[in-house]
Amino acid sequence: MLTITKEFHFSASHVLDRLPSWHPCARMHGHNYAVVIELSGRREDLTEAGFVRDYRDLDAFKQWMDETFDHRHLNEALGGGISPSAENLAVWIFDQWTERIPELTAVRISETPKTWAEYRPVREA
Ligand SMILES: Nc1nc2c(c(=O)[nH]1)N=C([C@H](O)[C@H](O)COP(=O)(O)OP(=O)(O)OP(=O)(O)O)CN2
Ligand SMILES: [Zn+2]
Repeated sequence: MLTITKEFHFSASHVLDRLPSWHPCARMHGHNYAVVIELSGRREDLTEAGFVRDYRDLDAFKQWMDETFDHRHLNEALGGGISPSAENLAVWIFDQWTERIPELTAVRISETPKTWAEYRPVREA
C-alpha cells in the first residue's frame, strides 16, 4: 500500500460545552488548526504519472475547508449539537469527503502544536 498526505490550515473558535465549567476549554477560545488528510492506493493502481492521486486534485478540499471552517465558530459550523472536539472534527470531515475522495483513509486534526487526533476507519476486506 502507498499513502500520500496533504496538510491544510484554518483558524476557528469553539466551546467544548460538554466539559465541566471549571475546564478551561469549556470557555470560548480558538486554535490555529492543522488538518492532514491521508489517501491510500495499491502500487498496481498508480496513475501513469505514478500518483495515488494528484495533490492538485485536493484544491477543492482546501476551498471547502476555507469556506466551511476558516474564521468560523465550529459549534455552528458542525451544527447538530456535535461537540467540536478534535476527534469529532476528524470524523465529521471524513464523513463529508469519503465519497468524493474514495482513496481517503484517514483524517488527522491538530489544535495545538502538541496534540493530534486521527480518525482511520477500519476497511472491510
Ligand atoms: N481528547 C481531547 N482532549 C482535548 C481536546 C480534544 O479535542 N480532544 N480539546 C481540548 C481543547 O480544545 C484544547 O485543545 C486545549 O488542549 P490542551 O492540550 O489542554 O492545550 P493547552 O495549550 O492548554 O495545553 P498545555 O499543556 O497547557 O500546553 C482539550 N482536551
Ligand atoms: Zn480548544
